[in-house]
Amino acid sequence: MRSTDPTTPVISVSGVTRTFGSGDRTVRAVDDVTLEINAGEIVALLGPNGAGKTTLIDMICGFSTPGGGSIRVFGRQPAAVTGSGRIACVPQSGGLNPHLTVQRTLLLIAAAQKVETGRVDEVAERAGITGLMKRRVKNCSGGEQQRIKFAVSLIGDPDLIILDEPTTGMDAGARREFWAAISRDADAGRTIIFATHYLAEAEEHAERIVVMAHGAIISDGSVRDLLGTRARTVTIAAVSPEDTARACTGLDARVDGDRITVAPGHSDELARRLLRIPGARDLIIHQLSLEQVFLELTAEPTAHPTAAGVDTHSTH
Ligand SMILES: Nc1ncnc2c1ncn2[C@@H]1O[C@H](COP(=O)(O)OP(=O)(O)OP(=O)(O)O)[C@@H](O)[C@H]1O
Repeated sequence: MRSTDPTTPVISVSGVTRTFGSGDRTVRAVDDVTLEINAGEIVALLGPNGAGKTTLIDMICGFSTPGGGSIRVFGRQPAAVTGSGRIACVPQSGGLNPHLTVQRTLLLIAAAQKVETGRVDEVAERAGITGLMKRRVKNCSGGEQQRIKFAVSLIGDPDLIILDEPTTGMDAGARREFWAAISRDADAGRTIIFATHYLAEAEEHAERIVVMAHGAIISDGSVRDLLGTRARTVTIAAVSPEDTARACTGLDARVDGDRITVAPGHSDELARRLLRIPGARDLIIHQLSLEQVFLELTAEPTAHPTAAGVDTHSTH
């Protein structure tokens, strides 16, 4: 890895738009996206099918150019950085010659990037594909091909790794090994961005979650920020309706039988009040799962930024 100027964002996306087609068939795949990612961040990019994740990633990797706005990677045009080995892009599909052996694939990339051939064995081991080296790419399974792409991405010792749905097709063991390798990369200070449909992976491995829908960023923050934007439900046993109503006084809460739905930020105070009621027991505060929040958020028709806050990072 090269030393990185900590004052320059690793990625700076400003007002970027990308459309496909024309006339009635115009698709705004990416719609006025602004995003900054700093050195060492691990960012998950979430969004339903067609949200614009791959289109955005392709532009950051320099595979395509924005129709409007600007993108800088390490302060430079993406295409200028892509060939340098500083950035490794693992595309969602393609990117490998099916007729080559795995070893030949890695050796060719190493030669192209002027990296010593010894590194090939090192990255193969890190990606868990040492046993596949003599096999042709086309004879490797989908999950194995994902691992090969990951190995390819590591050859140039990149500062920034961008992975588009990296674990699709991997079995549980392969996923665990993959994330262990990524976490070692993160510990080494690399910046990592991955698009995924596996919310549990985002929750477990990303410090920051960027949610896209209809080409726009609708939420940007930590898992905690994201979950904190949604109402919670409180249940408690052995409390009369009158006591419940009294406990809710002045709070943004709605009572429905033994369930109280309470606005973000009000649940702790409600819990304190309920527990002061003599005989009250079994208080539970239910929080929506990341999956439930994601589904609610991306189902919202206007898809405007939430309190998890595009603003939290756009001011970096
Ligand atoms: N080359 C293209 N020509 C026309 N439309 C395109 C093209 N590439 C993408 N699109 C459209 O742009 C929108 C965004 O697609 P994109 O692949 O970026 O979404 P995504 O979030 O990566 O989806 P997925 O999760 O399904 O991979 C979709 O409506 C898609 O059909």
